[in-house]
Amino acid sequence: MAETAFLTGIYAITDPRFMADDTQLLEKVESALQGGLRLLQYRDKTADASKALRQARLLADLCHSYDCLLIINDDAELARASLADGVHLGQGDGCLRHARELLGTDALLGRTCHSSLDLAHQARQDGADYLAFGRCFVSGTKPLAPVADLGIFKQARPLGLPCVAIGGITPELAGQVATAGAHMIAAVEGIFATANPALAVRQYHEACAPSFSFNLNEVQHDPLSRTL
Ligand SMILES: Cc1ncc(COP(=O)(O)OP(=O)(O)O)c(N)n1
Ligand SMILES: Cc1nc(C(=O)O)sc1CCOP(=O)(O)O
Ligand SMILES: [Mg+2]
Repeated sequence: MAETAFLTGIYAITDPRFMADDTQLLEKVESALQGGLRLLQYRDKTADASKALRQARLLADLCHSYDCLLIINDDAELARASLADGVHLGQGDGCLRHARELLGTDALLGRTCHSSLDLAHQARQDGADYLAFGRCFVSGTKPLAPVADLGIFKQARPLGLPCVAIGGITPELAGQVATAGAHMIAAVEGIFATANPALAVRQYHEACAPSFSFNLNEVQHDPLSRTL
């Protein structure tokens, strides 16, 4: 299913503030897909169960028609029910091992590690496929998230897992984050608060592509080799 051999690139995250209904959600996401997006997270902290299941299933169909992986935020059961490719779990969102049991060996499991190498080691031990560090900058989406220094990406290299950077990363700031060693750049506002998500995704790619190629050499664990 995946085009790339490694988990790398731009990681867009949905937000109901910028897509008020199913039509807008699909339009905005499809634009990002047309810009080359290959990793999307469905994140809606306000959705009830029926809206979340409906929208996650719509996104799974759309993403898979573009060879894009879909990750569900917070909820492994929803990931399974919607035929998504994996789940992102924060420190308070439950156990990675349970998610693995539920979703199987091919699922992609992501873990928030804030700026902690201890959390990162634990996440790897518990079976995470990627580690997320943030917030890197001021974030309108999650202003109170703990701050992470960009130095964390070099420090996390010996773990050999793909690392995601998140929090306030605009296309203008993305280059320095990729240079610092992140394998993926996650963004909400930088992509979906814009009128043209396709253009935004291209701008992120342009800013990051050279560093992404370089950073890939450091990754020892290749979660996508299971699905290639
Ligand atoms: C790629 C990525 N990284 C971090 C997060 C944050 O997860 P969490 O700490 O569980 O916070 P919420 O997103 O649930 O508010 C994420 N969702 N995605
Ligand atoms: C969901 C989330 N988690 C963060 C963390 O640091 O763990 S920052 C964040 C918000 C990301 O949105 P934006 O790109 O608009 O800042
Ligand atoms: Mg969470």
